[in-house]
Amino acid sequence: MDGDEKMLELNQVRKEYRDVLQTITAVAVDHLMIQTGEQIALVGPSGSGKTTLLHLISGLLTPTAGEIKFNDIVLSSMLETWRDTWRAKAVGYVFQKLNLLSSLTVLDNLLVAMSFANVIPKKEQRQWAIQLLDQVGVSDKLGKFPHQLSMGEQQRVAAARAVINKPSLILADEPTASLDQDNGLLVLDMLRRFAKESGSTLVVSTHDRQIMNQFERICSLRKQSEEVIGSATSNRLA
Ligand SMILES: Nc1ncnc2c1ncn2[C@@H]1O[C@H](COP(=O)(O)OP(=O)(O)OP(=O)(O)O)[C@@H](O)[C@H]1O
Repeated sequence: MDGDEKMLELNQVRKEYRDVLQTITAVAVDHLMIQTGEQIALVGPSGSGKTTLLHLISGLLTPTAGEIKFNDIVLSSMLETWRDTWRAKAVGYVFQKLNLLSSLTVLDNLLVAMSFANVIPKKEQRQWAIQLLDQVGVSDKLGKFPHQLSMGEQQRVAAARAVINKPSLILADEPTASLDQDNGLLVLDMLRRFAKESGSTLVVSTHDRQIMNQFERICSLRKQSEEVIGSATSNRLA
């Protein structure tokens, strides 16, 4: 892997939410470049746009203005179906709300994620899923449904699912929020180790100072911080 290779580039990116009374600028990023294999903590107070920014980077949302390039391809120029396929293969996402499929068991949540992406050979899928679930300490829950798990266990399953297709970009939105300190560090360690071993890029949003201190690069959505990449503002129109 070439460590100096540019993976993500954001230029003049804004995301606005409009309703009749107001326009909320959820994200305003002048410029942000992330290299292949970098590990970054994305920090900022509640409402500063961390989730929105992760959604933009994953192509789940498109910017109101500006462009986001992944390996020099502008995400918003992709057809939506291509973007979905690209996301399934290239991006692993630990969502803030986890988004585990409630009607599927833990094991099936991971198997379904693999069947969408079609990256891991079929005969290896079950063993690979169990191996990852073991790494985050939930391999005894294979046949359980998400509602039968604690929030922390669900969060660990979501982390395993995020890396199951060996993505080149891992996004994690507060992946340790429901975990006690030991389990939080276990999940973070799994994500970081996986990213390092596979040369993947990792972007983790967090409020937790202990978590952010583990990253060499911290991108802050607060204006007063060292690396300002944006800020949330609310413009009342009426
Ligand atoms: N679908 C939406 N419609 C309107 N406003 C939205 C929507 N989603 C987010 N916002 C607003 O955009 C801003 C950024 O929200 P976002 O969830 O990205 O922040 P955050 O930093 O992730 O917050 P938290 O740390 O609380 O999760 C907030 O002001 C929020 O109210």
